[in-house]
Amino acid sequence: MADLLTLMEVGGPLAAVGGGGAYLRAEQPAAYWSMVGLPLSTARLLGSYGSVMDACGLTVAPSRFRALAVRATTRREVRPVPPRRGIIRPTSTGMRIRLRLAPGQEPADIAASAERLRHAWGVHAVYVSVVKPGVVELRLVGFDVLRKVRMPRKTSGGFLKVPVALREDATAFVRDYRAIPHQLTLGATLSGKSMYLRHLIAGLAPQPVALVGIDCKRGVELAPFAARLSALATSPDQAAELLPVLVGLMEERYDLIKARQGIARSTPDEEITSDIWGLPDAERPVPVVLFVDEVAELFLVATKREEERRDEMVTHLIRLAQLGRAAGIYLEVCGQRFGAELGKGATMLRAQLSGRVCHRVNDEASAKMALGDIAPEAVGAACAIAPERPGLAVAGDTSGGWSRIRTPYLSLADAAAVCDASAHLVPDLPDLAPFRPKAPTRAAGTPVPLTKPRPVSG
Ligand SMILES: Nc1ncnc2c1ncn2[C@@H]1O[C@H](COP(=O)(O)OP(=O)(O)OP(=O)(O)O)[C@@H](O)[C@H]1O
Repeated sequence: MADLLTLMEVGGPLAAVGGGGAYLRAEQPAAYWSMVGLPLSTARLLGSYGSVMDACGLTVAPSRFRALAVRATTRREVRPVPPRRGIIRPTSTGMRIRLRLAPGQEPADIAASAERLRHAWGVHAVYVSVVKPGVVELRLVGFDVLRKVRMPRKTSGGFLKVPVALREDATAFVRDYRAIPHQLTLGATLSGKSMYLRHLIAGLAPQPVALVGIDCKRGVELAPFAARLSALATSPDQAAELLPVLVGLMEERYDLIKARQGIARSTPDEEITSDIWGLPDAERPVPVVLFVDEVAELFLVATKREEERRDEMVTHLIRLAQLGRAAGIYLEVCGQRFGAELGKGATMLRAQLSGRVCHRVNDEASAKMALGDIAPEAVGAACAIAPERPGLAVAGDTSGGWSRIRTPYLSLADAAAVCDASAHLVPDLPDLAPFRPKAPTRAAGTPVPLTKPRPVSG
């Protein structure tokens, strides 16, 4: 409990601390929650609030003044007091209610009783988050929202922020590049990695951002988005040519920052603390998001010459991951596994990718590669993902928090159409021009030819 609190941030979800784990989440579906169930549960909550709080050990002894006042004005026995309740706010998935903690209580006390509250009120899940000191919000979710994903109408998207999936507490999971610059997405084949990438690309395409792809599966994943890509490498050889150009771009940006901030050119890049966001709008270079699909392909070697090329590529990737953020270069790396067995530099690169999303994996070792070093409790949750739910994943970050997420379904044709429609937004980056892919010529309404088998989803 003490650990829980030392890590807790005011305003942040408590789930991010407890890891959406035993403290907070309750998983078994409460099937009877329905359109009728909502008012029923609201009435149940209102009618039983005091007694449920008492039964869950969430009441405290009344203040002396209150006890005296009750004795003086009524004949009632002096009862323990529950946290003061705010108004119930219905949501499309259940309801929200704020509680002012009683003296002596802490948010973790409420979080520890989430499972008991869920059963007492007959809901699918109860989540607790801290609003401000002394105030927590209970989010009651009536059904399994990850079964059929519908994103909330209001999401906190924006520049370099893509609401990419739904969390199990019915809030949007937002990929925020400025908060978490680099991310690793792991998953077995057909687990939903490409769907995740598809959402990111479709979300970033209408924004003033350069999108660059390395897809060593001969481009089958990223080629449909060619119209919006500034550069695309579809083989390790092409990637070996593209990566130094990106590193060069990053270095140019560092020079620009140094020139603007009056920092000596000899200052090592590693010591520069400012970034492109400190530059005036007119001078700020466009951010670049690099998507690497099937990263293991970059590491595989058969000959000595390939080994040298691999080492160079990995070094470039590590440099981009270490220094790219300040230059507005972000990495989105995908793969099936990403462990030390891939070779020199793999674990060093992985350590730089602080955002982690783990889809269904074939073994515990793969889940550990994704989450073991940042949120060890989440490894079990990732191993429990069923194959009939593609797109379901566990997202963690270096704060130790994690949550279950699932992307909504987005067809390849729809995502490609978004890219086609925003092709005019491809920024002018002369360094990347030689790598610009030819946009596929599609007549309006023509479906994208690349389709993948789609398993029956739960
Ligand atoms: N969130 C989702 N909802 C419904 N279906 C999904 C979802 N995510 C993925 N799928 C379906 O599951 C199948 C596999 O998804 P996807 O291609 O994204 O997996 P993958 O991990 O990239 O596989 P591979 O590594 O073999 O390319 C696809 O047919 C896709 O339509």
